[in-house]
Amino acid sequence: MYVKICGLSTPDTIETGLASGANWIGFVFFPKSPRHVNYGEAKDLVGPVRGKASIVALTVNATDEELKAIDEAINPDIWQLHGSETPERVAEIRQKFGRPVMKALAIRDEADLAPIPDYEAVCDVLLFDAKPPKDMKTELPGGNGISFDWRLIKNLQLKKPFMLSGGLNPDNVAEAIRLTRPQGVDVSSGIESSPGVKDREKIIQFIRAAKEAAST
Ligand SMILES: O=C(O)c1ccccc1NCC(=O)[C@H](O)[C@H](O)COP(=O)(O)O
Repeated sequence: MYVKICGLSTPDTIETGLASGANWIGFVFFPKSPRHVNYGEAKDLVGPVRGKASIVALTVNATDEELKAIDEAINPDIWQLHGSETPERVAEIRQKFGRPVMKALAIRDEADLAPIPDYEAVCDVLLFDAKPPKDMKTELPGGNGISFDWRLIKNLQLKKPFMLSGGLNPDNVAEAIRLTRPQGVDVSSGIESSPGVKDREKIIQFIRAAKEAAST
């Protein structure tokens, strides 16, 4: 079970994540997010992560210039594309930058599963996240702390590994793993005390709960 903790912006929370067994550490490059880090901040943060966990660069409909700047700043292990990138754009980024790509797909109901075949043909990992409800006011395509109905993906036959995300926390991650059997889980809000502020105790609890659930 891979555990990704996302939206880290301080050395101490990164240290806690690594010490607790986080496999992937995500940095958010999206100025509207409370978890956004600029290139210089990210560069200063990644040192301890390299070689201990995969460095994930999360972007939303980024241009080649933005991706190049991130690439030069932190040399990520994988891109997480969290916008409305088409399958063609996913393939292009993968080829141009020579790194694996995880594509986030927003799920609310059955119809949202339809694009999966087109994306799994071009990405390395799928990430299923919650599509915000129609009446929810948010400028964020992810990191909203809301879940989707996990039963929607329970019986999918996928060709690529997938990560489950959206509203996970230390209390519900075991049930989510039991139901969906993902290769990994991804969390942001559920390990925070307020938007953008990671909580070290919640990080420890989340990783422990996820790893325990995967081993039973
Ligand atoms: O976290 C953000 O602020 C964010 C902003 C824009 C696009 C994606 C974002 N986060 C994506 C993640 O990887 C989150 O871990 C995932 O959406 C789950 O978030 P949460 O429901 O808060 O655990």
